[in-house]
Amino acid sequence: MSKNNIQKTTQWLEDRNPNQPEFIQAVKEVFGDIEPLVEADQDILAEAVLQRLSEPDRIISFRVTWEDDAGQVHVNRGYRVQYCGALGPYKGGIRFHPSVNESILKFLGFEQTFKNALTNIPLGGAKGGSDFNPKGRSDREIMRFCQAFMNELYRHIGENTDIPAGDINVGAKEIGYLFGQYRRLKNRFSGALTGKGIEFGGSFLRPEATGFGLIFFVKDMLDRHDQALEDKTVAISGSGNVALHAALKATENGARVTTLSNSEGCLYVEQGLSTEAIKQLIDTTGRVDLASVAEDVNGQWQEDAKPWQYPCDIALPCATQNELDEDDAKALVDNGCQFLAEGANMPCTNDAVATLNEAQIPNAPGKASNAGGVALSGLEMAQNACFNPMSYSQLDEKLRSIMKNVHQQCLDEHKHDDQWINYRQCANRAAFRRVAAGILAQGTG
Ligand SMILES: NC(=O)C1=CN([C@@H]2O[C@H](COP(=O)(O)OP(=O)(O)OC[C@H]3O[C@@H](n4cnc5c(N)ncnc54)[C@H](O)[C@@H]3O)[C@@H](O)[C@H]2O)C=CC1
Ligand SMILES: O=C(O)CCC(=O)C(=O)O
Repeated sequence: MSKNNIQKTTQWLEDRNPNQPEFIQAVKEVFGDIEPLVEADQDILAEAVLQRLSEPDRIISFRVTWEDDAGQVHVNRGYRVQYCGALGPYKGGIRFHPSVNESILKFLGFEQTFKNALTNIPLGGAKGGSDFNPKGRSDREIMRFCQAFMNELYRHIGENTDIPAGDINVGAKEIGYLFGQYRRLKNRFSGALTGKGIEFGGSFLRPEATGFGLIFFVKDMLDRHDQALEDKTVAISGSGNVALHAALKATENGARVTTLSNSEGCLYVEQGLSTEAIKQLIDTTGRVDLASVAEDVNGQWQEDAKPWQYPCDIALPCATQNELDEDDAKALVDNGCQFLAEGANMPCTNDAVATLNEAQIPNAPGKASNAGGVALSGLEMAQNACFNPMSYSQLDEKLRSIMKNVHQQCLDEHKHDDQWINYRQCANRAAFRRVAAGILAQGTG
């Protein structure tokens, strides 16, 4: 009965969202996993919870007009998708990338809603961004773009309404520019953004939190299989905030991180990157140029290559959506990979996930394994709200405990005796229980 209804709702979703493949992919994955929960609770269908979760609360779309260094005027499109506010104020990052469109931001907002539910912090889900490409732009141009973007966004956010943070191409520098403009326009100082500089309401550990949290989660996955991170070979994609902090924490735990990458190719370091080399990459201002550091780190730069072709025990995709496809998953299986955890949001295609599942490789979805970033953002909000900063070690302890709890929620959903655990299905079910309960308790309207 419910299978039929899920199929009908999926068809309804596809009909309503033509040309939104990423959004449909994200929603279908969850729908595919929650059938027994829908079966067990009549209200979910009667109260149209699946349909309500398939339509964002609100999509704000706006023009961003800004001037480059030569005085030329440019127009970009800005968005904020306030996806679901049932569990708390809207919360999620901002992405600047030419690929940004409604489908991508809706999938990210949907994923964020489920991820935030798993943190147990009262947060709704949102995502925003622009098709602006910061590549090759000067600092002043980026500042003017951020200010122009905030000239519209400021109306829609606030510390109790919607609290944006960073995502791809939006780091501490961009958050500083966005926050400065927000403060000027509102004439008040409040924690309406997270990822701020430590001098103006930011939190210790926020820059590290997503990558570090990912490794805490991986350690728990390994622990459940009576294994440890020490001496494991780890392949990581990307070379941004998440990838580099995951690489650092993995290396500090005795693992050998052999790859980093970008959209042009892959850096392979057979003996593993040293912590010093990773720290230097983290300290690099601007974009990390992997090709030019290959020689310094005794590695090889391989144009057009991906990390997944190299042997590894653990794969951590930390770059972008759908970066790891079926062939990549097959290569990982053939090369002896034993675990995968997503640092990026939805980096594995559905076919890649099917391949990993078939090979019974535990694979953790980003909504569980990368939840450390938004969790630390939640802690930044808490510190802002009570004007009482926490120390690095207090936050580190809290982050570890939140990630442990996210992992435990997955284990709690694993209802049979098999050793192999379907982390994706378990995370989807645990998050859905919470989001659906919030929606149902608050009635219609
Ligand atoms: N920053 C955060 O706190 C969080 C980020 N994420 C997700 O993690 C992923 C990475 O985000 P950040 O590290 O923050 O961004 P970032 O802007 O710091 O780094 C992105 C990296 O991905 C690389 N990249 C982009 N497209 C690629 C491709 N097609 N192939 C290989 N590499 C590619 C870029 O070269 C860059 O190194 C995204 O999926 C983001 O949504 C998830 C949770 C929190
Ligand atoms: O810290 C946040 O609010 C958002 C982080 C984020 O964008 C994500 O978890 O994908």
